[in-house]
Amino acid sequence: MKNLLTIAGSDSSGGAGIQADLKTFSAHRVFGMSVITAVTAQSTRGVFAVQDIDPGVIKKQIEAVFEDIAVHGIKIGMVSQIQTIQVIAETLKQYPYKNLVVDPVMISKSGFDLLQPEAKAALISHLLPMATVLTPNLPEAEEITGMKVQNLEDMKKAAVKIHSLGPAFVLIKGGHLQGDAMDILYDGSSFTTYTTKRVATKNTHGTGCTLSSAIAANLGKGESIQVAIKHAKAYITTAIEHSFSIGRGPGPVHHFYQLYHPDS
Ligand SMILES: Nc1ncnc2c1ncn2[C@@H]1O[C@H](COP(=O)(O)OP(=O)(O)O)[C@@H](O)[C@H]1O
Ligand SMILES: Cc1ncc(COP(=O)(O)O)c(N)n1
Repeated sequence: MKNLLTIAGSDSSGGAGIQADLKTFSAHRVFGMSVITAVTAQSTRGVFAVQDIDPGVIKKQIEAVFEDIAVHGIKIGMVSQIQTIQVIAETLKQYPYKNLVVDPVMISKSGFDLLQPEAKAALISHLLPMATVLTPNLPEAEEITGMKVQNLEDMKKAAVKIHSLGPAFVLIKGGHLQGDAMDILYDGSSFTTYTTKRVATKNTHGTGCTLSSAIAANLGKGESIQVAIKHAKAYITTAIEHSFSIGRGPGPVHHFYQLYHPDS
């Protein structure tokens, strides 16, 4: 069994954050574990409150897991504030962690700041250099680089710039583009493009969380970066195709491994 850890925020509506990550891990048949950084009161319609978890308790959660259990891959999502970022970076460095996927979550699709604006610099300086793969969406790539990122050319330029900040691989997600859903991977020398047809749906709550957890799960199972992302892209696309409406806002995606691995 491979053991995967998510370090992220809780979404009470179950579509994003820790809940999406654990569902994704289960669907990939890996054992999911969680370090909760913040609790959000959230629905498909918005985020109504955030309670940050005490940094000392975040540290204890990470230590409790690593002191006892082999961790084959990690996904980091919502990190909320400077102290949270600092304690995660410091504590992970106590261990020989590997396969670290960092999703630099900043603003929810509903427009709420999941990362306090003053914590952006800490995220860039502390967590980016630790990442095996960093997975910004277009607005996050703009925040990290300070440049406009609106088309394929911009995505390539931004990927090179972000790569220079330390992550081994950069995957810029094009979910916010028009037309095909195109993501671009940069490994420091060349680009790989992952393209699928855009699914016509408003139910994309938690797509970024799901993709990054699927990549971590696949890396934890020993897949190469390119293959891990190819399979994760297939997983998120199928999950979006089977997404559904619960509540009045953008609904969640559907987590079933069998949807794209019917024989397994
Ligand atoms: N409507 C869609 N149809 C197909 N794929 C999509 C759609 N929206 C997003 N994706 C894909 O879902 C993944 C998450 O992307 P994105 O929505 O940009 O991230 P985030 O949730 O961080 O904003 C990417 O692989 C992206 O290409
Ligand atoms: C706790 C938490 N973590 C991450 C997201 C981002 O997901 P999305 O970009 O789909 O709003 C979220 N809404 N809530």
